[in-house]
Amino acid sequence: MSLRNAGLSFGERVLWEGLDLDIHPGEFFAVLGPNGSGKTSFLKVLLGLQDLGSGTATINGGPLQRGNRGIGYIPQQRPFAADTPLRARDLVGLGVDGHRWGVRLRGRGHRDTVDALLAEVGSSSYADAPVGRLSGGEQQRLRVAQALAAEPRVLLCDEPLLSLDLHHQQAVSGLINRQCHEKNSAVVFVTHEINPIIDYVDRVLYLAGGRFRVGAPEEVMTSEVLSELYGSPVEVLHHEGRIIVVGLPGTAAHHHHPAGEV
Ligand SMILES: Nc1ncnc2c1ncn2[C@@H]1O[C@H](COP(=O)(O)OP(=O)(O)OP(=O)(O)O)[C@@H](O)[C@H]1O
Repeated sequence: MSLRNAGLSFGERVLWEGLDLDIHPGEFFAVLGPNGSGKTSFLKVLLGLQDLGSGTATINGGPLQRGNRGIGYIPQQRPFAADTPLRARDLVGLGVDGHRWGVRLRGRGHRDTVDALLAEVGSSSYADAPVGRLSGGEQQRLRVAQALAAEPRVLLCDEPLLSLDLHHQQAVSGLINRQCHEKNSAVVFVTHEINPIIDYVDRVLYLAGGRFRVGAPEEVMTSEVLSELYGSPVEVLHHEGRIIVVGLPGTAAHHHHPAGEV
């Protein structure tokens, strides 16, 4: 995926401008930033759901289009309605064969694939439960399994670890990492918290206050870079492989810097 001189604004509000970026197969690309900095909007551009204000976005040299089967998406969590007429295994099954039209041949192979995916995300025990009755974290694990089912070449994840306990955060981030580094998919992973994925991330896009910075985590997650992005002193501490950011302003929405890369 490539962005060239990409910009996105809503009214007076500049989310980013002048973004040049190539995201490659097998790359784990994290998108960080405070509420409202434009992380979800960035994913929507890659999904073909949001037009850029300026510049271009392409995939394999062609335009980004909605409904591209090569792109998997784990949306920001929204609970299913209590009466959703799907069982857990049906939801995952849609990821396996949802793209095929006509008569669906759902034999043993289909069931085995779904069972394996359910096991990978720790959902076997509620495979036959109606999705609307499951907890937020249980539903989220099913969305992850559904997205992985299609073995997407590009996997876009919008805070997929939200509402998961530590054990399932590790399991799910490990699965997404495998899709990336073993199966050579490009992963774009929106998150507020880099630590659960710190061992996997190749590059970071940090958005804040209309500015951005792209680079390896050790280049971007520094006191100097974050202080410059936020326009106020921010301290980045390293402790036992974790990154602790101290002094973040409540929200970047109040900052009005000229847009662009710092
Ligand atoms: N279609 C739209 N029209 C107008 N404003 C929009 C539109 N989509 C997003 N915005 C605004 O753009 C800003 C960025 O939104 P976005 O959802 O991309 O932020 P985010 O970084 O994902 O935030 P969060 O961390 O809270 O999920 C917000 O202020 C939002 O209100």
